[in-house]
Amino acid sequence: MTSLLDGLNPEQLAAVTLPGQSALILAGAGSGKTRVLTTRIAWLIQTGQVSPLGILAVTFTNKAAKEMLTRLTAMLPINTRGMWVGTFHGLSNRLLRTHHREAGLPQLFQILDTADQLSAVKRLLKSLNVDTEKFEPKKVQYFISGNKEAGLRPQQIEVFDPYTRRLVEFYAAYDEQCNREGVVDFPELLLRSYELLARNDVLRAHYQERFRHILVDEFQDTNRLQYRWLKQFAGAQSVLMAVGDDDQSIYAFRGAHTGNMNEFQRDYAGDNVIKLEQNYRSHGNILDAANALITQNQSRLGKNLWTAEGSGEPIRVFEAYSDQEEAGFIVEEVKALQREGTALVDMALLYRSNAQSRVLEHALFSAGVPYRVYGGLRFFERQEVKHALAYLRLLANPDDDGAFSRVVNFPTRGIGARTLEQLADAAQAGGTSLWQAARAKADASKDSAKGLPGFVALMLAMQEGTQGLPLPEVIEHMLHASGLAAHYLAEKEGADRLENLNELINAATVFANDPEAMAELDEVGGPLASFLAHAALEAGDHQAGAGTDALQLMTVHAAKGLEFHAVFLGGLEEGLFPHEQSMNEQDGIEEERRLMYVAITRARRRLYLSHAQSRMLHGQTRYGIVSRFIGELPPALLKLVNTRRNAAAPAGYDSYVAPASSVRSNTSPWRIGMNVRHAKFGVGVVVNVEGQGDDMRVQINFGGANGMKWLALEYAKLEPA
Ligand SMILES: Nc1ncnc2c1ncn2[C@@H]1O[C@H](COP(=O)(O)OP(=O)(O)OP(=O)(O)O)[C@@H](O)[C@H]1O
Ligand SMILES: [Mg+2]
Repeated sequence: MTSLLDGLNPEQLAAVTLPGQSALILAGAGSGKTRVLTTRIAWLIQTGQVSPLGILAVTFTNKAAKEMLTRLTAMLPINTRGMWVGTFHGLSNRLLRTHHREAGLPQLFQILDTADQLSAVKRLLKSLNVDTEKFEPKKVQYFISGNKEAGLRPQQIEVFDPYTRRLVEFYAAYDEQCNREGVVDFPELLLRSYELLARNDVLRAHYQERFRHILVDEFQDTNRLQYRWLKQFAGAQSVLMAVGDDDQSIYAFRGAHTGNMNEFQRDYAGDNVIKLEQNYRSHGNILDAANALITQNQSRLGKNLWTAEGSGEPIRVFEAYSDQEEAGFIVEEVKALQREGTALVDMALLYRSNAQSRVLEHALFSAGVPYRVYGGLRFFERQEVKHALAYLRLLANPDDDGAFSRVVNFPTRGIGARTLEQLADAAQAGGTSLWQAARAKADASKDSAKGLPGFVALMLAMQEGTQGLPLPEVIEHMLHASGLAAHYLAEKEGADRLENLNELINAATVFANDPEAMAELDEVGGPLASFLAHAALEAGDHQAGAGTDALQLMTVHAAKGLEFHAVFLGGLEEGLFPHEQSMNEQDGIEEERRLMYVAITRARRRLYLSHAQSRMLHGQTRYGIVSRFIGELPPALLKLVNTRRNAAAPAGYDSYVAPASSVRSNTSPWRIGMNVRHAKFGVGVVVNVEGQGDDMRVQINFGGANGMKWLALEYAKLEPA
């Protein structure tokens, strides 16, 4: 039997087997930090130093947490059921469910994602008759979340001016509203669980006794509240291991605080600082480029990486006329690599901003290359899915006013704005939820089939009809009873949305069959509640077609911790990367440079950097100059690969990409894969063409809220975009 410790280098081995002491592992990208962390957990368990339940391991994304559990079970035949391995938010959720009473929450509290939170703020401001020109809902939301992330409640905020005083009042009223409705937003998950432990000596002692080993990955990106949260779990006997790389700190803009590393050293690690310097991920040229880049930063703890691998291939640089030519180049290279035997999942397209993915997606779609976007419009954020989730939330907790407002008149049941205003007034006067106010009204009403009484009757029947059903059947029942299914069936463009609703049933089926997810159920309070929590916390990895070989598309932020055989990094232009919002300050530029360092170090064997002279972004053509970051790389490591450019051809998509065979030949100027602009819906991609002549219809994916639409060409005014 091979040992867990086989193949570790001496420093890694020391870190994995460090006896009973806290330590900080400070090391560059690809040096095996995550591997050390996971191996240490397995080793501690295997050698009987701790039971699986005595481990608390925190990582940054759901993807990373899942990966950690998978690697653990591959190393050790253990049951990970009940193990505390997860994200800060996921573990907070678990803590609050288990101790909901002590935390002052209903057991079935619902989680508001960022969009839900914004609607809750809007609803609040409306009920307070606030002028939203003066107090923009987004800014109020930002104020509330920012303070929560700093660990501050309204009464703890220092107020120097009347404007801030108002904001603090809104924050307090918002908290009241959330408590009344039994809902919790993202930052509240953390703050509430931190406060729970800080205040409750018995609970804190219980967890401190339980968690003998606490391990944190990507420690450089924790904020102050997260660090304080961690400290609540650490008792006198707990051993902590934090793993991080100051050069990869990329969340300062969201309050991440690299000072935590110094504090951790002071609080726990002392002189136990382990450095790992051998990189096992990348070939030499890629690593040299990363090292050369990051040394341009002033503020860093300083370290270098080396590799035993050869230098490998040069870094390929492509200069494009336009973003479309850039996309065409990338698609051709992806296809060539695929022909040579590299799987698509082992290639990634990275970009600085989400908005850049549209052109890439368009080119990939046209060329028939399957791809997956991580962290784009999340499945659970789609309009129809949110409607369905709101019905489910109401089933779980009828006092959830946010969910109530979303679906009381969707599909339309002839409930007017005036009725809803009266209802809100009644609820406010009586200090009750909207649902309770609606029930009172319905009881007093004679005609119970229509309007508000009809909705109340519908929900009561739904509560009864779903009792005792397995989760997927609850959803199916709800989709029909609520009228959502019929609504989208009747809509001309509803097919896509219906498909997503069916996908929701699939997601629930997968969830209900996932032993790990279900393992939390005992603590969490039933399948529906935990599925809803999952929906709110899921980082968007859920997309139809998961499991097939597909190219990976994501922002550089989302690529943290991952690695790929080949990486394409596009849009290397000043203003885009480094991002224009960061260009005026030294700190901003240094954070962008760390982000660039993260991007480069994702590549194992092959790295492509590209930039375009012109680019369509947010509806405008921008003319960009090449990013300073390319200039900061040693020229000897780079190779310009513009050999296939046809200088005579006009710049643009058609000049570069070979016509895709999937394009149907018809007389229409609109072809599948084409970019078009519609006066109302904006820019989209043609995905289907039907009919002839005047009857011709095209289906267009406008993305975002507009989604898929069928448009009749006779009426729709379309132009090429
Ligand atoms: N001792 C080793 N022998 C062989 N391969 C190793 C060794 N240590 C790590 N690796 C491999 O090197 C790669 C990088 O490791 P890992 O992802 O743990 O690095 P990391 O320091 O966490 O990187 P990042 O900073 O990007 O998160 C992985 O493929 C890992 O399996
Ligand atoms: Mg890592």
